Amino acid sequence: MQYFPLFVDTHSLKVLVVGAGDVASRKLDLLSRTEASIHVIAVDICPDTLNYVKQSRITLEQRAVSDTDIQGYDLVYLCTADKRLNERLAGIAKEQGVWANVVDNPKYCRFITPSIVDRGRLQIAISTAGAAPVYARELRARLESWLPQSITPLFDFIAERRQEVQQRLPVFKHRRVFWEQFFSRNDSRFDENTQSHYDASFLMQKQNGELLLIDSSTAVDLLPIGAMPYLQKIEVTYSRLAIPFELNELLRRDASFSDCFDEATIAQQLAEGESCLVYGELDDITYLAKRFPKAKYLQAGSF
Ligand SMILES: C[C@@]1(CC(=O)O)c2cc3[nH]c(cc4nc(cc5[nH]c(cc(n2)[C@H]1CCC(=O)O)[C@@](C)(CC(=O)O)[C@@H]5CCC(=O)O)C(CC(=O)O)=C4CCC(=O)O)c(CCC(=O)O)c3CC(=O)O
Ligand SMILES: NC(=O)C1=CN([C@@H]2O[C@H](COP(=O)(O)OP(=O)(O)OC[C@H]3O[C@@H](n4cnc5c(N)ncnc54)[C@H](O)[C@@H]3O)[C@@H](O)[C@H]2O)C=CC1
Repeated sequence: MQYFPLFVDTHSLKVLVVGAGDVASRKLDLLSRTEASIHVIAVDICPDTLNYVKQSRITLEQRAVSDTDIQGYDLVYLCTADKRLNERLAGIAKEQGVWANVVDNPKYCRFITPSIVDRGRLQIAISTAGAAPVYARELRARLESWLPQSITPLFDFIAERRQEVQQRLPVFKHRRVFWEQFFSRNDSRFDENTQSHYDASFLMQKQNGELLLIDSSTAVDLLPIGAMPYLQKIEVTYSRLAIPFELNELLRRDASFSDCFDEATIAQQLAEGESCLVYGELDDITYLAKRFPKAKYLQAGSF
């Protein structure tokens, strides 16, 4: 990977564009959407560039460029059609530690311009490492038609709620499940259902952590049939007693087992969305049923 993609914060970024022909104007189309301050130096100015001047989005000096113009910028786009001039200015930029993009020669580019799908917060940058910009453009066209425009407000909606999700779901794993839920319901649309998909994803979350209780006086073969799917979801079994063979057969093979636990361990596991089973003496299980009122206490015939 010769070219590594990264996303630069354009806040207080200083950019110089040398040249104001068609190619410079294409770079300006993208740059003008950022927060960067942009200065252009060129002899001939194409109408698109003049529009940006009229909108006060860029500053412009209509003159020939000089070697001393390069200093003080973070990025420089060299967009003249004069190969030797571009090359010379690229050399100066390099000496001064300014990152240069040379539109007619990738060898002198410190960075290259990708083809960009712009959906606000969602940015997709495509590069062929200079091999085939036309392919990058065509791939962009495909993505443009595939991704709805409403992705832009969708990601604003999400960004506004990110903190709320962090507060309501302090456990990392829960947030991941929440967002998986949200995107599987909502997909990439933003419409009148988005808010309810968001709300519903919290409810799904709450169903995740579950506690089943079975006391040792219960005959496993008398457990109601409706209990079986719950037993199959168990991820951790806690017991200080040996688990009866019949009960063990009803549990998932990949469920883990521990004989070392306390109330806090169980509470923590539930908070992390795990499904747990505690098998124990009648007194202990009765106590846990009171302590965890949402637990399902499986007993013969009742469910
Ligand atoms: C290295 C790079 C440097 C840079 O510009 O940063 C570069 C270099 C060169 N481009 C050339 C030609 C063309 N470039 C385009 C189009 C785009 N070029 C862009 C980027 C890049 N071009 C960088 C690599 C990106 C990558 O990794 O793929 C895009 C993606 C972004 C943008 O410019 O905004 C934009 C599509 C935007 C979009 O629509 O999405 C077209 C098609 C058209 O104009 O429609 C043609 C004509 C067809 C052809 O020749 O291929 C030439 C030969 C010039 C000559 O022969 O005189 C050179 C110099 C060379 O290769 O030596
Ligand atoms: N990287 C890319 O995506 C592409 C690059 N190119 C290359 O880009 C280059 C520019 O193409 P166009 O914009 O069509 O050229 P153009 O001729 O329309 O524009 C060149 C600009 O540079 C300015 N300029 C020239 N000498 C100058 C000087 N000494 N001081 C200040 N300004 C000066 C001109 O006034 C003009 O504004 C060409 O060499 C072309 O091969 C072409 C297509 C795509």
